[in-house]
Amino acid sequence: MKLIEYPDAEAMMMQVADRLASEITMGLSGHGHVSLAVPGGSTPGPVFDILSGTDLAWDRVHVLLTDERRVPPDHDRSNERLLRERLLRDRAAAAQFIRLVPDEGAAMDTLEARIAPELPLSILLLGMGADMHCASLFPGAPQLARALAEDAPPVMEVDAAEGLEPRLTLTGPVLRGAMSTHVLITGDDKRAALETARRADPMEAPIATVLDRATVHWARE
Ligand SMILES: O=C1O[C@H](COP(=O)(O)O)[C@@H](O)[C@H](O)[C@H]1O
Repeated sequence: MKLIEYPDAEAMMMQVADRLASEITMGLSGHGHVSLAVPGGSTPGPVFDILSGTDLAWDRVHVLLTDERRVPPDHDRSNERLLRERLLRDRAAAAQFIRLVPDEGAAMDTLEARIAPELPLSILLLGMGADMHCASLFPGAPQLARALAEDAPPVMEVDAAEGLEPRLTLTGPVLRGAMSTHVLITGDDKRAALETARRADPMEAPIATVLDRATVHWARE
């Protein structure tokens, strides 16, 4: 794991956006398209704001979520809503968005087929909760062992922590297989959680499943 500490969150968001933009450009020089998986939640919005205005060959970038909450796409807690409002606009409106929910009435294998051409992910940006969950792989979820297993399907329906809505999430093999992995976190609580996760089993700290290959970006505020 590589840990980069920034003087403040604003500097971190700018430099992470810059790094992702460079990786997208590099990826596009060798391939027809780049697959970029990004988290939802409260942390990555400023990175999305910066990236959306960056001059890139967005029409060759395929964007997908690391996980989605089982709420309507216009719901306040929808990760897709966050993406549409903060990333898939301005210059990045030209990107192809790969939705992480099955079409109405369609089976999960249709979603797996949609995601398959995006694998391995070119670039993975993950968030992490203070409970050490990443994507929607939560400690204590009944589906966690299956979702972390080498033979897990690429996307699964899972339970989240108590009181939260069920989720759809990319699974362990997809996250571990990404060609470039970044984790974006802020605050002292998440920094302490990261230190715990470095020594923990992924069943207790799901983020641990990617840490050996990740660059973690942290700022206090
Ligand atoms: O529920 C989720 O949580 C994590 C972390 O979110 P944050 O609000 O603490 O930044 C996020 O990465 C994930 O995509 C989201 O669905």
